[in-house]
Amino acid sequence: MNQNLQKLFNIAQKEEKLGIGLMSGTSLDGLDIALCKFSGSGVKTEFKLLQFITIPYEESFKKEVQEVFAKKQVSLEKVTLLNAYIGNFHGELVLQALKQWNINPNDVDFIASHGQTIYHAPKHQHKQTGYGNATLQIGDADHLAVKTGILTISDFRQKHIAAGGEGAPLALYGDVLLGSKPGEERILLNIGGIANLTYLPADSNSMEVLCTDIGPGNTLIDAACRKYFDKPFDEDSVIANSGTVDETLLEDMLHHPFFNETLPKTTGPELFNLEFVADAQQTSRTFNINKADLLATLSAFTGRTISNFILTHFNVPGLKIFVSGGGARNPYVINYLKKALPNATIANTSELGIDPDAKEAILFALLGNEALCGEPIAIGDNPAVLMGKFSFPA
Ligand SMILES: Nc1ncnc2c1ncn2[C@@H]1O[C@H](COP(=O)(O)OP(=O)(O)OP(=O)(O)O)[C@@H](O)[C@H]1O
Ligand SMILES: CC(=O)N[C@H]1[C@@H]2OC[C@@H](O2)[C@@H](O)[C@@H]1O[C@H](C)C(=O)O
Repeated sequence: MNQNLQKLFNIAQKEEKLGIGLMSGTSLDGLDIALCKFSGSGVKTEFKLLQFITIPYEESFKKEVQEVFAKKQVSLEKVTLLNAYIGNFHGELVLQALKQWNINPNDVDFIASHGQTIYHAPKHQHKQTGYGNATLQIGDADHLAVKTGILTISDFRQKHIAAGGEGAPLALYGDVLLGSKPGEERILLNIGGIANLTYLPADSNSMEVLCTDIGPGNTLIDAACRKYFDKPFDEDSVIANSGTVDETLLEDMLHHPFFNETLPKTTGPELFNLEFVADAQQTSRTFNINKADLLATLSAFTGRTISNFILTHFNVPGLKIFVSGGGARNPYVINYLKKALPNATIANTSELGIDPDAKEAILFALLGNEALCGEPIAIGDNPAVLMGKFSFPA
């Protein structure tokens, strides 16, 4: 037998596996690296987060990626170069983290790498006749595998699309396995660049589970901060709290047809970007509002779209909301949610034993474990598939 397949077979059969999950999100803040220990799979998964780190990206790297990020037209040469570069670079960052944790790469069974999304194109967004849902993550996994010497699983979103989904949110599969509790109405809310949630009903009826993107999380706040304040984000909401919400602009943004799309649905900065804001300012004639008011309005927009969504779909007694992602540290948004959803309890996912910053990287480690030894899981109408492609070091 091909030695790679033999090795894969051996890893898949191990009772305990050491896996690394990698996530580089739409905020482009850095690479999240989660080292996890797994045994079992599916509903019998037992997992422990052993180490977690976010290695921040240098500004120069962010600028390179931004050149090809969420734009309709970019240099194809740049995309090609970055695909190889990011694979290799993420491999270097993994080695750096392992060294810091005193872990020998030979002891790690697999890496599960999300890659860097550079374009997300669900049908409802691109609307091109003859084309379906599509998404593109770069950071070639063969480069990661060769650099680290570790079996690497990647490109998780394609199978989801091939089986009828939009390629996201994949959080569904992790949230159901790690976050459900019979008898409790739960929402796991992730506020990253884009906000998404998974509703986990008290009766564990999988037909009622819903996982969908909601709209912008931090993406508009970050973009406005970069453009008008030369800062990567509005730390502790200092700017938003110094401004006043412009209700006219807010109402205009809330009328975007995305908010009426059928569920589940996904989106990205391809739609929610500063052009979207400029268009809304044009139609609502609010072009001249000051920049702190703009930040307050964009922060309220995130709060309002999330709270409206929850009130419309899950106005159930005893609802517990567990927040993760960088937005969990945005006081403006969190306070907005607390005021708008007085009947729900809002905590962060650390109360479930899940580090809010590590949650998405853990998700990919978990999907990697499933790819190795799981069975497709049927949750409602969502694609029941095992996701990920295998890359061998040699
Ligand atoms: N102290 C803070 N105050 C306000 N905002 C914060 C704070 N800390 C983090 N954030 C927000 O969190 C963002 C990073 O979030 P996160 O790491 O979840 O993004 P991501 O992984 O790229 O997202 P996605 O889930 O869309 O892929 C920052 O860009 C910022 O907007
Ligand atoms: C295409 C893509 O990269 N989508 C991300 C993004 O970040 C948040 C939201 O938009 C979510 O749909 C998704 O990531 C998470 C990990 C998911 O698939 O669940």
